[in-house]
Amino acid sequence: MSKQHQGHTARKRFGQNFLHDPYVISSIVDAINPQPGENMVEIGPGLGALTEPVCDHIDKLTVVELDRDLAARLRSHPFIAAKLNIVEADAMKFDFSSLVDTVKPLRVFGNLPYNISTPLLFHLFSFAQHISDMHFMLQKEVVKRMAAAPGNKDYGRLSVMTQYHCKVLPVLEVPPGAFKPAPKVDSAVVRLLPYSDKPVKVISAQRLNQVCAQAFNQRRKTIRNSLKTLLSEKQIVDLGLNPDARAETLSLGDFAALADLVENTIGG
Ligand SMILES: C[S@@+](CC[C@H](N)C(=O)[O-])C[C@H]1O[C@@H](n2cnc3c(N)ncnc32)[C@H](O)[C@@H]1O
Repeated sequence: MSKQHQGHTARKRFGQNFLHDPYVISSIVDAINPQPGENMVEIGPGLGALTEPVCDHIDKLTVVELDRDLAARLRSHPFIAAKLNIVEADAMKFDFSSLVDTVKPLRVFGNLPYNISTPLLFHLFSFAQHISDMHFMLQKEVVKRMAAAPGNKDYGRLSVMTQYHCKVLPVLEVPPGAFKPAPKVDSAVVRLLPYSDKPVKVISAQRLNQVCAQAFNQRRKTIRNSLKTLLSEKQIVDLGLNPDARAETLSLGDFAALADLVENTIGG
């Protein structure tokens, strides 16, 4: 399988799988629906498969690219260079709030490097209050996990934390052949709409994450066991939850109640 695309050798360590299917590309750009004047940022523009058609609609686009060769290519791009604010940086460490303009919230999109997608999503959630929407290409399995409901085998920490921050709308499925080189897995595009007024609130999102991590780390155990270092059986019963329940059966609201109880019991 060729790792060469447009004269660039794909780097596996940067999760490089370049989109080349015109139908898939235009479907994604339609889903993003860029409008003039919006404050848009693309993560991992690569060779510009999404960057170029998005720039047909807008005058200014921030792109965050870690690969210095690709950033250099974009700097000398014949058509769109003048529209780009090129940030050569690791998106996992980048402070997205630095791009916020008081009037216009951020719109974020990208065909994300799959090797870092989950930690990158968590990093982005920490800026959710500055973001109006996100469109990401991810492994189909990751999108299924983000959208999963309690009781589903895909339901886990990523489901609870994504759904705490955002409304999750799967947009389209994409086969491996749409990329060069083709990844080994199916892909999917998801639309994430961060809540300005969250339907389920917690005192501390970090505590919610900790409780989910601990409960799902031992997902076959009852919460009486998996959470015993945080809460007593009586505290779980007093919340109205069954201590014999397993993490995969609890709703976001249940996890929020557990997290707030831990926060109030042992504090920050
Ligand atoms: C799956 S490719 C997508 C490229 C292009 N957007 C496309 O659709 O063809 C992922 C892109 O993210 C870049 N990348 C990888 N890790 C990154 C990171 N930590 N921060 C920013 N960009 C990163 C890669 O160099 C690559 O350009």
